[in-house]
Amino acid sequence: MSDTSGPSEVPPGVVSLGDYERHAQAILPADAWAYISGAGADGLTRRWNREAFDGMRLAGRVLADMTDAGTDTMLMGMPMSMPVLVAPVAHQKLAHPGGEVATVLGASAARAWMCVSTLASTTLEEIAEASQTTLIFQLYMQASREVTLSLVRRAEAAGYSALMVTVDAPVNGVRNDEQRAGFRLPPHVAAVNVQGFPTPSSRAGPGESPVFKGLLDTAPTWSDIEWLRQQTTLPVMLKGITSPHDAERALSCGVDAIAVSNHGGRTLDTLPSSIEALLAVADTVRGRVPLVLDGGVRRGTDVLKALACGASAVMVGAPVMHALAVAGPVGIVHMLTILRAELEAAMALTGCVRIDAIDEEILWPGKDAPGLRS
Ligand SMILES: Cc1cc2nc3c(=O)[nH]c(=O)nc-3n(C[C@H](O)[C@H](O)[C@H](O)COP(=O)(O)O)c2cc1C
Ligand SMILES: CCCCCCC(=O)C(=O)O
Repeated sequence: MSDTSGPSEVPPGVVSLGDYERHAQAILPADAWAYISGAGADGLTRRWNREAFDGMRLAGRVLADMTDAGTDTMLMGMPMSMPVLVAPVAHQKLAHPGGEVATVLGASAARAWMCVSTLASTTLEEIAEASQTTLIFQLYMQASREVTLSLVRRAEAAGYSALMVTVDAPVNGVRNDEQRAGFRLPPHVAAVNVQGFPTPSSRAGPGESPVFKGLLDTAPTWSDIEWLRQQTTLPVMLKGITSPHDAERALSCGVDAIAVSNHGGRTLDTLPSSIEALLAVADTVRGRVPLVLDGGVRRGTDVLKALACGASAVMVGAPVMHALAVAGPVGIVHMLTILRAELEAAMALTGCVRIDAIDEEILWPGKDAPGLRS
């Protein structure tokens, strides 16, 4: 059951993802806001994510025959009603007492897939029970393979359709916003799926690096990805790839999809924008596996631009927390419905009848658009 005690109505005037963000900032405690909105260090990558989308122009096309138009598509062999997924987002009870169950109810009503974080504040089984949509389990690999495998087996048993292994955060980003706000998880929010699991700790002596002496001791490496691929028949997607070299390596491990992601600018600041990284990775991957993009997607036109640059689908992260904070499950379904409606309008106005008809021809003047560093 979803906790129904939090906000559950869309306030008047909320008609875009930006509106949700502004309302969420006004109602959330300052320290929770610092965690949810906090970028790495100076927030440059997060800003570039938006600037890159904003700098790309679309080539409008008129009078196209839109008979049988639709946003339905496929990802990893599975049908989806639109190419927009709920990204894995930790600690959702920070935003709303219903947490991940509220999100999955909203995602199900909007017919959108949802990725469930290893660091969810609800058990992965409870989320699956409330779900009527396709679920992907986001895996942070744990200190031992045995413990990692226990999470994989739970996800399989609960009916998750794929694994998404996040590989870009073996250590936390430099989260200055969180540090300034003194953010700590409140007692009612816990990462219940990994409670009691061993975590890496520093064994650094005076003047030694805690990162290199302890915190990275059990961090996953490519051999762990090769190992994981052998352990499950579920499709495996790697999340957090921005380098074409890493994309090639991921392919050699047999992954089924790649999420091109800079973690919304929350890990290594000054990584390239998500769309720049996508262009580089797509050039290397050349369609051998589907690419999913996240980082800065806030409009249907952003979805269209990402698809034109080689993505098969996109994910939204922070907007999930914004919508959840403002209106719980109703906010989630509304936020996803806004994106769907905006995507439909953008497809209609660029003459794209189906998702697979979206290509770089809809970009003006081609994909070397202003806003993308060459
Ligand atoms: C509050 C918050 C928590 C997040 N937690 C996770 C997580 O547990 N696992 C993960 O792989 N990514 C996590 N992310 C990153 C998102 O999955 C996604 O990569 C990012 O938010 C996309 O950028 P956007 O927020 O601009 O849409 C988190 C993002 C936010 C905002
Ligand atoms: C050591 C990495 C912790 C990441 C915590 C959750 C997450 O991905 C995020 O906040 O972003």
